[in-house]
Amino acid sequence: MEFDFFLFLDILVTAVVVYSFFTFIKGTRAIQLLKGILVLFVISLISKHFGFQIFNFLLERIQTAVLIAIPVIFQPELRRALEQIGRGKMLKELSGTRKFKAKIDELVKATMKLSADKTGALIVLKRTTGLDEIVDTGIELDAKLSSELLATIFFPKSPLHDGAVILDHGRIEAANCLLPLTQRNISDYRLGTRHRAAIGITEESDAVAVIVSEETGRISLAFDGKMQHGLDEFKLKEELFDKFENLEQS
Ligand SMILES: Nc1ncnc2c1ncn2[C@@H]1O[C@H](COP(=O)(O)OP(=O)(O)OP(=O)(O)O)[C@@H](O)[C@H]1O
Repeated sequence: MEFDFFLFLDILVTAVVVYSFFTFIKGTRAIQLLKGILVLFVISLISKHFGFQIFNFLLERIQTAVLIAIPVIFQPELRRALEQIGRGKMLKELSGTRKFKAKIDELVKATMKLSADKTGALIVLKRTTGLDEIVDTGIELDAKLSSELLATIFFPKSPLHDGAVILDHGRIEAANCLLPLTQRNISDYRLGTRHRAAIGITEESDAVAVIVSEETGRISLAFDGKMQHGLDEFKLKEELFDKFENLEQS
């Protein structure tokens, strides 16, 4: 079979446009609408299959009404999208998403390594609440996030391994930081100060804390004063995406 360059280009362009479209509408109101349209479409297929004439008539009228309503309801979003296409911002958003994914991958890679080696670690990821007071308790680094650097910091013989590392949007702001311990009565008596400090900081801020237990290598994640234990690579990535995706792209 002959290689059709234009067909290849056609598929590539379509894939990029569809991907950009979904990246753009992810986390917006439009995604709910898209789900609604999909449900309507499936119902309409079923209805046509069984030949429900009156119901089909009703569905067709609803579809027409939805088509007219979309530009009215989503006028602000459509305007924003067109403006962004004009400024080439959609492409920028795409590269922003790629960078953000790379940062999460780097952190997860480091966490998995620390967990396999049973190296205790406490990593705080800043969201919107400022953590300057916490950073002041430690050693300021302001370094690019890399799994190797994180592993070096938490290496037991490293002078920086005690305390928490603070991450600020892909930069290692500081290490050796002291966090506030939770004042709550934690029912699980096995949770020591590392885990209590992680709960403490997430009670006082909207940060996320990732903990690797020195004793068991177990990975935990604290957010909003609550803790999830025993996360694997997939779950950890999923949770971090969930907590940062919209923040990073706004
Ligand atoms: N307030 C704090 N802020 C930051 N880090 C802390 C704080 N308190 C303790 N840590 C860290 O936790 C370590 C002690 O962990 P500890 O064994 O008490 O906790 P743990 O929750 O049982 O964790 P692990 O399962 O790793 O043993 C300390 O060496 C220090 O690095």
